[in-house]
Amino acid sequence: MLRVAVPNKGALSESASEMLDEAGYRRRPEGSKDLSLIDRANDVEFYFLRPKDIAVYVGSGRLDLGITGRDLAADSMAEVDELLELGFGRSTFRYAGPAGDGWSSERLAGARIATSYPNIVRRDIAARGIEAEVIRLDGAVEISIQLGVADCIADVVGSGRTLKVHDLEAFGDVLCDSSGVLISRVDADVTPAMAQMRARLQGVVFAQQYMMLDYNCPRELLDSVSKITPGLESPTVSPMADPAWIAVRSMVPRKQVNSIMDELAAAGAKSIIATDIRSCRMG
Ligand SMILES: Nc1ncnc2c1ncn2[C@@H]1O[C@H](COP(=O)(O)OP(=O)(O)OP(=O)(O)O)[C@@H](O)[C@H]1O
Ligand SMILES: O=P(O)(O)OC[C@H]1O[C@H](OP(=O)(O)OP(=O)(O)O)[C@H](O)[C@@H]1O
Ligand SMILES: [Mg+2]
Repeated sequence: MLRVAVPNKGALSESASEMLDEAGYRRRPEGSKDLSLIDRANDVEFYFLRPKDIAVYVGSGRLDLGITGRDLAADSMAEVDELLELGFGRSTFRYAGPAGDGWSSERLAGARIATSYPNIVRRDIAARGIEAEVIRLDGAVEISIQLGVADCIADVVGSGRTLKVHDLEAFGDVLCDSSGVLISRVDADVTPAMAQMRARLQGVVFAQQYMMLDYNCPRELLDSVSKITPGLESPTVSPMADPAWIAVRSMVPRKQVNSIMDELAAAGAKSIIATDIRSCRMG
């Protein structure tokens, strides 16, 4: 049976469970505190673990796959490989100091740096060839400067709202560009069961990035509308009862769907309909 770790709380847990549900796996009932769940139909056992611990279990080989954050996996120092980027839980991991204090990476030498990700910070400091004191905190790191235990922080930045609220500003290079990821033990043989879960999740990730567009247009516009919606290989073109018209179907990147619809309408397309894709297998 495939053994898979899923975040049991925190920023990744809801999205990870939703994505697995969308990929056809059994979901833990709402409010359940069970730490494991067997999905007999798919021959998978899920373990609901703290997101920080997931790379440790997977890296030790006790569990086959896990969903965690790239930054958490990096900080755990566990021996894991990323099989797939899942697209949720996007964040950057950055240094930040009091706004207007003129912080820069050069000032890190000798500073007290508060963080929940001490290994990422230690590695960065070592790479810079400087020494600094790393203060390990469990969370709410943004308040630590105000409370006098640190000079600056290194923390997860999502929208940037938490930094702003605490009158902090990010400085220096991004230490980690993070996202939810599917991980396995480093150099693990990808078994057919692991490959199937990766393919199903890949299908959902891909489906979330694209939409399906359907529209009608006069046949003589085919060349020009095909340039606007080239699709992955080529748009699907179907005849209509009126021989002067065709129906066109094509996948388009979700982020561009509105501008593409504007362009199609301006080119003379009619009845343009955008629909969600739930899952797919590409290639
Ligand atoms: N505001 C956010 N926006 C985007 N991603 C985030 C955000 N906060 C955390 N993450 C990501 O979620 C992952 C784990 O953070 P999370 O907050 O779930 O764990 P935690 O801090 O250990 O748990 P908790 O906050 O419940 O103690 C990391 O990969 C992190 O980059
Ligand atoms: O840039 P933002 O969108 O404001 O998000 C960033 C904040 O979100 C996370 O905190 P979380 O809520 O997990 O609390 P924690 O610090 O106690 O982990 C993270 O640690 C930052 O503090
Ligand atoms: Mg957190």
